[in-house]
Amino acid sequence: MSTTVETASAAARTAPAAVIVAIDGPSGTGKSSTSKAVAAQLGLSYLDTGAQYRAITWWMLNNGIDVQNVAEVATAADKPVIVSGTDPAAPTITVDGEDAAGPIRTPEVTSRVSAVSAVPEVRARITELQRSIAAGAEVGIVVEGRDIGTTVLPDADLKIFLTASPEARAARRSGELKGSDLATTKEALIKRDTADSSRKTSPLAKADDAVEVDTTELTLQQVIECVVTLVEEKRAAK
Ligand SMILES: Nc1ncnc2c1ncn2[C@@H]1O[C@H](COP(=O)(O)OP(=O)(O)O)[C@@H](O)[C@H]1O
Ligand SMILES: Nc1ccn([C@@H]2O[C@H](COP(=O)(O)OP(=O)(O)O)[C@@H](O)[C@H]2O)c(=O)n1
Repeated sequence: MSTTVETASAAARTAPAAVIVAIDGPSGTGKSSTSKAVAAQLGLSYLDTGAQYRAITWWMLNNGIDVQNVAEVATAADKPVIVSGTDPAAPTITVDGEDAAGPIRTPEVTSRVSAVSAVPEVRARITELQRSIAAGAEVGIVVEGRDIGTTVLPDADLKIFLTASPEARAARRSGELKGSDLATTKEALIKRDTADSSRKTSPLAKADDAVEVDTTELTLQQVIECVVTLVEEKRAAK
């Protein structure tokens, strides 16, 4: 018995403490690409919180919920079972056991997700899920979203807030959506950012202690290197 206790405390002395990294910012700033690469490089878990809000929105649309009706959305908020896989090399998301990775990226879900994510009951439920996933990450986790540094994980070891000009963000998004018009993409992106930044409950915002990185003139590789360096500094100081 005493051997087990001694072994456990020796392990606690040598094992590095889990590192928690929060990466927030508007659409197209590079959160997902950066977070996945940083997590993979440093052996951390990865959580895409936008995918969870998209998943709950997809479930509402599939189940006849009027997503403009706040009361209806609030009542249904705890019904779908959402499970996120946190391997940065192959992140997954299921809703009631069904793979939702493809359907949550449709234009319909993209245009409805801000309305659903603004409902406090939805945020409370998804925030609780995010905190329990982060608490279970043994080595550490990179969590990306809009309110991670301000609300979900205010005690994160490192907070990054990514920005980029609307033009750069629209060009990046347009590159992903085949056949999409740049002006329309930019308009839709600004509309979603405005809705996300102006909602009452945990809006998109930079935490006071976040490091802001403007990615407009940076390559993705430069952003990844910058964040990896910042995480390594935090780890060394722990
Ligand atoms: N610094 C960058 N320079 C050029 N393209 C980038 C950069 N960062 C990300 N991208 C590209 O822009 C698109 C959107 O990036 P993504 O990581 O999905 O952004 P977000 O998660 O913030 O919406 C992707 O195609 C990605 O490869
Ligand atoms: N922490 C988060 C993450 C996303 N969201 C919502 O989910 C939507 C989709 O997030 P996303 O990260 O998939 O968006 P993009 O990758 O398309 O920029 C956002 O527009 C927000 O409405 C949120 O409210 N809080």
